[in-house]
Amino acid sequence: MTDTLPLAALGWAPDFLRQLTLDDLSTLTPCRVAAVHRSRIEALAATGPLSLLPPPGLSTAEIAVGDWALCDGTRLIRLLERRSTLARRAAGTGAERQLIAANVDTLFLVTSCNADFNPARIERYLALARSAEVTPVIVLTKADESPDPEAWQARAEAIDRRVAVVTLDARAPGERLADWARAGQTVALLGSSGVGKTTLANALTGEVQATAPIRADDAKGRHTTTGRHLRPLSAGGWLIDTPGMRELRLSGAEAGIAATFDDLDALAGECRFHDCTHQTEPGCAVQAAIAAGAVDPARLARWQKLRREDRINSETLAEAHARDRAFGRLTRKAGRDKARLRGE
Ligand SMILES: Nc1nc2c(ncn2[C@@H]2O[C@H](COP(=O)(O)OP(=O)(O)OP(=O)(O)O)[C@@H](O)[C@H]2O)c(=O)[nH]1
Ligand SMILES: [Zn+2]
Repeated sequence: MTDTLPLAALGWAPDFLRQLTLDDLSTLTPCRVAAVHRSRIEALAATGPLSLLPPPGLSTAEIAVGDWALCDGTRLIRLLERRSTLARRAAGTGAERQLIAANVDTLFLVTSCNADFNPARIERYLALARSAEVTPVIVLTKADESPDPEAWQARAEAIDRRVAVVTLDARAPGERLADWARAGQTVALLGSSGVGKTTLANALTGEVQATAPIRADDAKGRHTTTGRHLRPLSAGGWLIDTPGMRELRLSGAEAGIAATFDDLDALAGECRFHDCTHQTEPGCAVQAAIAAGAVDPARLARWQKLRREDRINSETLAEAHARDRAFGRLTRKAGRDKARLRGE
């Protein structure tokens, strides 16, 4: 294929190629979703930007920025299986989840060398990234404003020795994040308000993303052909910049939490009771480790809080689902009643 290079630069990987049949290859074109609108999808193909119709029978709510798909030039035909999915519970809609981004390789967990730094929050982000199957990297901004950025770096490293920590001035990241931002790589930013996500995104893309009021102006068509949410990085990769990243909550993240607290998870496996709550039970391996000074009790508390949060969010999700089904039955019945009244 002559377009192998540009596709690879878009993030195309063997995982996606493997999903194609020979027939697909001869008739359809791989493309990457750059923006999702109600009835139209912006995508990037080896040949350039495309504006596509959604596939028959698939709501655009099922399509995420970053998705790989096959298209026939005018219509998106089929989505390819994702390597990673960032989603959130859609509040109040009853819908199971709202897609935020697909096929993100690295999630920059952004916090600052100041009071925003909070181990519980970072652990939540780590669990979230892992449950989404995205590699986490902790980015500490505002190093230039801190008298001792190394101390913040050390605190972040102590949270999880397996995770890379980069301390920087978000306005001038230089090459510090380049390893994760190269051609073929896709990144996204997660962090609370004011930590420097916009600043960092602008520095990494070399473009100034207008702030909200000006973005509304963009909707009139100034940037209609370039995907608004899949932004090219100066280092060759892509940044997925979608609304909703700030409010990501844990739900269905049990595996991600277990991976982030794998030390406690392993200890819990040695407790005498398999449903041990690690409070006052006899034979509790976690409490024994705390007594021996090997485990910080605050970390146990954070682990339990996250598990509770995840459980509650996941439960509510199931409840919302049940309510939806009940509502579906009601509306179908109302439809039948109306039809009967009309004598149909
Ligand atoms: N000195 C310094 N200022 C920074 C740094 N990062 C961000 N800022 C400043 O902090 C303020 C907030 O940065 P933003 O990039 O808007 O933060 P954000 O995370 O995008 O915030 P939201 O859009 O509310 O989510 C701005 O005034 C930035 O210029 C940094 O590393 N050093
Ligand atoms: Zn226990």
